[in-house]
Amino acid sequence: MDTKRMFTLSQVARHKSKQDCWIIIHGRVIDVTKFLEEHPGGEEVLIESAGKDATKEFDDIGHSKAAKNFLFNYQIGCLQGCKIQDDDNLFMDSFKESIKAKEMEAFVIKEDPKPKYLTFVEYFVPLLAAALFLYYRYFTGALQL
Ligand code: HEM
Repeated sequence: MDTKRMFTLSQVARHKSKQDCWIIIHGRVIDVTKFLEEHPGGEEVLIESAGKDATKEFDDIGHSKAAKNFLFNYQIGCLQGCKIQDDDNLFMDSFKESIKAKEMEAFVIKEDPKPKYLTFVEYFVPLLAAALFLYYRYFTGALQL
């Protein structure tokens, strides 16, 4: 499939029937004719947008990432004069952002909510109390004998 082919709006507008249905999404010209019956959202919505730019409608639905990547299978070209984001993935920006966020997370020094001395007191005090108790019992027991 030649995704570098350029189409004008009026060229795309000619393909607006169920037998020949093109739509534009994010500057990409998509031939959805073979996808009409498969579309989980129904063929009507695609036919309604046939020959037109359906970017807003597509985005408004909140399509999954899988759906977004699926779109590339049907791309036949680009809209003339449109700047296409990245080469192969129009959702690369959000992907890059999530990677960046993860990288930043690694640099954030997470503060321990508990001060170190509290951890020490937590374990040391009960141990000391137990040792003192045993010591006391040992001596009082020894004195009673
Ligand atoms: C080639 C373009 C398109 C592809 C590949 C595509 C793909 C999909 C997929 C895979 C789903 C299932 C849900 C998900 O994974 O997000 C879906 C649902 C849906 N799509 Fe599309 N879609 C396209 C274009 C459109 C357009 C242009 C519209 C609206 C005009 C639309 C409206 C819907 C609706 C209403 C649903 C149902 C959402 C739901 O049930 O929650 N789709 N689409």
